[in-house]
Amino acid sequence: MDGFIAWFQSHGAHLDNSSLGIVDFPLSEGRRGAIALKDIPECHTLFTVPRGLTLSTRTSQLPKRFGVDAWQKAGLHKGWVGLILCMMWEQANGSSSRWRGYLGKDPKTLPDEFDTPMFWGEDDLAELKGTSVVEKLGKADAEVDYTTKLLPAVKSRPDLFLPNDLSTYYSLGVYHIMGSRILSRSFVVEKWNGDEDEDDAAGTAGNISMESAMDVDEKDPNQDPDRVGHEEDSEDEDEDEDDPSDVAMVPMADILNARYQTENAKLFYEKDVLKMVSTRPIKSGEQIWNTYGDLPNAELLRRYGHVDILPLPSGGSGNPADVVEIKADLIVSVISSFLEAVKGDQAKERIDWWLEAGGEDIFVLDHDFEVPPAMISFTKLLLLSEKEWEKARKKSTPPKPKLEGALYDILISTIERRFADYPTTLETDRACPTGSLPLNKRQALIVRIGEKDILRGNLQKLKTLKETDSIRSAQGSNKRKAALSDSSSKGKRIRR
Ligand SMILES: C[S@@+](CC[C@H](N)C(=O)[O-])C[C@H]1O[C@@H](n2cnc3c(N)ncnc32)[C@H](O)[C@@H]1O
Repeated sequence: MDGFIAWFQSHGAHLDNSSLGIVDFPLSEGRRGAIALKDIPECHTLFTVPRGLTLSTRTSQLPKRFGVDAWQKAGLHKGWVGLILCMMWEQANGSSSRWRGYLGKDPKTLPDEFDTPMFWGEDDLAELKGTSVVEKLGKADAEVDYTTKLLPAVKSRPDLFLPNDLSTYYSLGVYHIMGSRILSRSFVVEKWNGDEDEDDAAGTAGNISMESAMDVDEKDPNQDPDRVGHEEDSEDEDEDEDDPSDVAMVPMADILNARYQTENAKLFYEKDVLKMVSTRPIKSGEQIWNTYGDLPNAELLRRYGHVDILPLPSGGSGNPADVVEIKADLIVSVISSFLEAVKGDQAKERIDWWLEAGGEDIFVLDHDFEVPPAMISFTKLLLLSEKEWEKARKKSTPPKPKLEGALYDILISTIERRFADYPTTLETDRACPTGSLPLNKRQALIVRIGEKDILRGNLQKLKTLKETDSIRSAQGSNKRKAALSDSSSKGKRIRR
C-alpha cells in the first residue's frame, strides 16, 4: 500500500500513520483493513481527505468536457451510470488522471473481483431463492443503462473515449466492476451548506434507484461531540440518495471494514475536507471499523459479499439485524383463499386506499418476533365488512393493529406460505455441513437460515398467542355464562 499512501499524501490528504496501519486479514474477514497502531482516544482524526480527492460526477472533469447539457440529455445525471462513466474515463486516462494512484493497476487499491451475487452463476443464485437478494440484484436494469445510456455516450465522443479503448475500459464487464465498487465502497458526500457557488458540473436533477454504501456526518465531533454515534443519519441518507452527484468514492475511507455494532470510526465532512474520526477509544492492535449501517445478511451479501454471524438474542447465532420481507400481495392471496368476500375489485379498492394513504406494501419481520402493526392493520382492512370499510374510509383511519379472531389463522398461513418460497426447509438447511461448502453456497445458506429463523420465531409466537387468546376468550365466555346464569337465578329469586 506504500504507493497508494504516497499518492494519497501527495494530493493534500493527511494520514496519521502513527495511529493507523493497513493490514491484510484472512479472506473470510474481508482481506485488507485498518488497525490501530497504538491506543487511539475518542475524537481523534485518523485521516483527512480533501473534497477534491473524492471521485464523483462533481469532481471529475468528464461531465464538463462532455458538456453539461449533453450529459443530462444522455441521461448520465441519473443513477450511477454517470459516476461509472467518470470512473471508466479516469481509469482509461491512466497517469494523466488525478486518481491514478487510486484507480490504477499499480498500486492496486480497488478490487476487480467480487464475491457478491451480481457475479454468481445460476447454480449459486438458485441457493438464494426465497430471499430478497435475487430480485434486488438489478443486473438487468444495470445492463439496460449500459446499453441505452453509457455505450451511446461513449460512441458519440471518440475524442474523449478512444475507440480502441472500448473493449478494455468501457465494456459491460468493466461497467459491472465499477458498479460493484460503488455499491461496496461509495459514500454519500453532501455539499457544504451555503456552498452555493460550488461548480456542480453534472447537475442535480433525477432520481436514483440504487442506494450507496456509507454515510458521512456533517460535523467534526471535536466541535460537537454530542453528535457522535447519534442515529439520525439514516434519515439524512435517504434524502442524500436523491442526488446522484452526492455519491462519491473516498480514497482511504473505503479501506475500513465493517461488522455489526462494532463501529469505532466515522467519516465527517467540513467545507473543504472529509475527516475519518474515532468515535470510541480504540486499543492498540484493534481493527478500525466504519459502519455500513447494521444491515441484514441478505443486504450485506448483495452489496459487500460477506455476512455477519454473532450471538442472537433468542439464542443460537446469526445476524441480529436480519429481516424477512412479506409482500402485501401474499396476504391478499392468503385472504382470498380464506374468504370470497375480499376478492377482486373490493380488495383492490381497499389496497389503493391503503397505498394512497402512504401505507406499506412490504412488511418486515425481525428478531422481535412481533408482527408489524402495519401488517396487522392491513390484514384487518381486507377483512372489514362493507359497513366497517365505509366507516373507516369516511374517517380516514385504518383498523387498529390488534391481533384477534381470524387474523391469527390468516397471519399463520401467510408465514407458512412465505416459508414455501424457499426450496428447502429450515431443518434441511440446518443439517448442511457449512464448513465444507464453497463460499457462495455457504453464505447463501447463512442468509436463508437467518430469514427462516425469523419466520419460525414469528410463527411460533403467533401460534402461542392464538392459543392464549382462545383460552382467555373461552374463560371469558364461561365467566360470562356463569355470571348470566347467576344473575338470572338471582333474578328468579327476587321474583319469588
Ligand atoms: C469498504 S471495503 C473495505 C476494504 C476491503 N476489505 C478491501 O480489501 O479493499 C468493503 C469490502 O470489504 C469486505 N468486508 C468488509 N467488512 C467485512 C467483514 N466483516 N467480513 C468480511 N468481509 C468484509 C467486503 O468484501 C466488502 O465488500
